[in-house]
Amino acid sequence: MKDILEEIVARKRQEVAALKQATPLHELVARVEPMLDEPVPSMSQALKASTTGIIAEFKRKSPSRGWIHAQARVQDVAPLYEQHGAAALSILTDEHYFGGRDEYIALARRQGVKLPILYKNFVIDEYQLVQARLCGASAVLLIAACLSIDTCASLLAKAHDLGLEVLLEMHDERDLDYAALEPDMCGINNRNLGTFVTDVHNSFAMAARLPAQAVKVSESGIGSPATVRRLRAAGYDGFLVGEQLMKQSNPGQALQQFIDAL
Ligand SMILES: O=P(O)(O)OC[C@@H](O)[C@@H](O)c1c[nH]c2ccccc12
Repeated sequence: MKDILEEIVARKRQEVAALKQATPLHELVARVEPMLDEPVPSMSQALKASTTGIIAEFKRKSPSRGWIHAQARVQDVAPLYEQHGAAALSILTDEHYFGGRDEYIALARRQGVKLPILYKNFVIDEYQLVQARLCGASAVLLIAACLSIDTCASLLAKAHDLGLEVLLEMHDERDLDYAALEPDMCGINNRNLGTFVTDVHNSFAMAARLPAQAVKVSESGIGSPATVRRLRAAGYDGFLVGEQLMKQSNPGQALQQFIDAL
């Protein structure tokens, strides 16, 4: 079986090339420049300050699950996530595999959402960083498994130039070198993006291998408040929860129940 991450990244390269053809980078940069003085809410600080640490995700579908919640509207869900105690939001913007769009972040902002928002995509090119800033994101995900360490370092610096923070996603010990880049937040993905095998124990195994001072985020497969409590005890500051909320008919209300039980 072809590794799904490889397939996603190959397609992403084509998508970005087509976008650049339609609107060259310098045009996008000209659009973002007037915005660069506007303050961006800090996701790392929000996680440190939050009592819940929950990063509530808006994800309508995924390659591992297919459609999770096709009808969900970000205009409805994002304000409820904020109201019900999320520390930050994560919004999928990849369309083909995850049913997302950049516009979903813009729509959340238009509904008045003030929380930090993570631009959740497979970022391989600075073009996407500018897109992230333009739609109202506060932070971007960079995935160690799809970037060389040099490319990752360069994207991290460019994200900072745009006022964006970086959540650097690692999965296993082969990725740990990337933590030396000192991202704003270190994520441990419990899901192997090549095989989709998801196991929260991965976060427990990796916790002690991350730099002590790093803001630590556990990602994927978090299904219960009890798991969050155990992850917090293991040193995590943030907990990225998608499917568990999105598979409910009312994800915002599901978050409230989840947080009440923390
Ligand atoms: O739906 P879950 O199992 O709660 O997982 C959320 C989030 O961690 C997951 O969506 C994710 C983690 N890293 C990614 C990279 C790309 C796309 C999606 C992801």
